[in-house]
Amino acid sequence: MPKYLIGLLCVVWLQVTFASGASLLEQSDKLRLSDTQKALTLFMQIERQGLSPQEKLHYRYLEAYFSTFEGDLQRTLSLYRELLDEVPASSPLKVRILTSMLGIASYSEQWGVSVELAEQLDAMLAHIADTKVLIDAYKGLLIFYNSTEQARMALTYAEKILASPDITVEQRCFALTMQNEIVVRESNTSEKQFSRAITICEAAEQPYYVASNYVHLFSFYVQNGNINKARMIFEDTQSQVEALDVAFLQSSFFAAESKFHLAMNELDMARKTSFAVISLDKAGQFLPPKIEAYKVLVEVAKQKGEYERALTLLEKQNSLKETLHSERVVKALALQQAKYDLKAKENEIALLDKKNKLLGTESDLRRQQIESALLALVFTSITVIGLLCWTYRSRKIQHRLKVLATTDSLTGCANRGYFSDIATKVLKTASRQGSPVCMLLLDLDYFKRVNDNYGHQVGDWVLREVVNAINTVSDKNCTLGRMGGEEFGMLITDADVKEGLVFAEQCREAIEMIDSSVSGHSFSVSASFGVSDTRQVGYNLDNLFSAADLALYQSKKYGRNQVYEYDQHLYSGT
Ligand SMILES: Nc1nc2c(ncn2[C@@H]2O[C@H](COP(=O)(O)OP(=O)(O)OP(=O)(O)O)[C@@H](O)[C@H]2O)c(=O)[nH]1
Repeated sequence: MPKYLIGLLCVVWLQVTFASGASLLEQSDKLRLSDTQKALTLFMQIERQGLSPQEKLHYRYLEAYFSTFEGDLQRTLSLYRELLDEVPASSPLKVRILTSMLGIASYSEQWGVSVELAEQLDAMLAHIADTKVLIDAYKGLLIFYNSTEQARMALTYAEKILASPDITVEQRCFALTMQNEIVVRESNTSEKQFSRAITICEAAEQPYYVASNYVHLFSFYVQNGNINKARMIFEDTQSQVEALDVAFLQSSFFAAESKFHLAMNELDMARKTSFAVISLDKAGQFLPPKIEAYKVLVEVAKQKGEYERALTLLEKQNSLKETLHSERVVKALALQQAKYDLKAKENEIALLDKKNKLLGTESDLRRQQIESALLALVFTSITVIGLLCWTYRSRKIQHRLKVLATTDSLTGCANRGYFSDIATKVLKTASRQGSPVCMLLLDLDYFKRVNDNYGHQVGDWVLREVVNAINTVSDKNCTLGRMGGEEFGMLITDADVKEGLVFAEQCREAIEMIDSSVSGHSFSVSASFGVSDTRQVGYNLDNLFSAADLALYQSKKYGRNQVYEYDQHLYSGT
């Protein structure tokens, strides 16, 4: 293959590849109004996978736009609606989607939807910075107000477009054409306006709008009886309309043409074109031109002397006028209802917002209350726990202090002071009740030898073992106390000296049974006992103590390791 051919193929391939991306989107978008078929062909060549996320949204916008020509406007609207939810609020595409949706909703007479969309678009106007996007929004609102026959509002938006800076020739053409369409209806214009629109739309290469303005101008001339001027542009207008093959435009043109022929007394042509208007309106979409056509037919019949026919046609014309009138009333009512519904919806939303805010405030308040209650609970709990700890600790200290104050630390039995306190109380109670109390005193025998021979620690061990031995034989009526050194005292309630002697003997035997080998030494342990009771000396503690001490002295004196009772006769003389 020759080299130049390969190069040429590469260039073509590169162009196709390059054109299949974002640029195809742009070209298709630009051409969609002036050459829809070409725009669609370009759109079909786009590879969707290769597009960026932003371009994909643009692609979907064009996809929805081209779906308009398939005829299922509900589907087109739902495609736009899906896209609308995904496009960011700041994107210019949002306005374009709303504008397109508004056009479709207005065209298909969905007044509820179109009123809502128009409100949405209107609310966005103040926030649109991009002039091109702003003009798009104006266009959408202009179409809406024109299709709902709100001429004043529609004209306002047409003027806004025309007053915008950087307006393109296409946009100027559109705004002027719409303006002309409205003012022709309102019979309030001059031919200059149409000529200007035609010149601009020709420059903008917008054949539909050129033709549309030709039809408006032609109608204007006929309406104002300027037949010569109408004749001058007749052929041009006719060829423009024929080239486009748009039923709406044809209907408007034929209606004006029939009047034109009537004005020139060409009655058959007038009738023929009137029939053309009637046959174009199969679905009753073009009522105003159809009424005009019947008007011409009535006139033709009258001029031909066919009065009966003229009457029938007049009736038909009147019935069509009534239909148009009631259609307009229905439309106005539907619009009114749609506006009312929208306001009601907005009010409902505002009410819900207020309710939600109120609920939010209430729940905030409740949360704060719960938080405060929890805080108070935590604070109280900490205080209570602190108090409990403090009480427990102070009780423990008190108990420890009491133990220290009342107990002998070596043996664990009552110390002398505590023993005296208990003994005083016991004696007081017993004295009141007249019951006997017995006192025992015991002193270890030759205890010094234990200390001297085996050490002080062994001596301590012996003292603890003596207390253990006594505890094994004593009961709850007996209170044991260490009087000092190796001397112990015992107070027994509800017992006299006889019972005391028996108990002292049991204690003596228990002490004698102490096994010293546990200390690692071998020695014997014994104690001498002295016993007295309240029947002998009364309920005075000192007397009871002294009496027991005297008896103890007897035990020591007469051999140790034995029990002696107080003998009052023995001491009464001394
Ligand atoms: N290990 C020890 N010895 C103590 C304690 N209190 C006093 N002693 C000793 O007890 C001994 C008492 O000796 P003494 O008063 O001579 O009496 P004894 O040796 O038992 O002789 P008799 O009472 O006459 O049989 C002294 O050596 C004191 O040091 C103590 O808490 N521990």
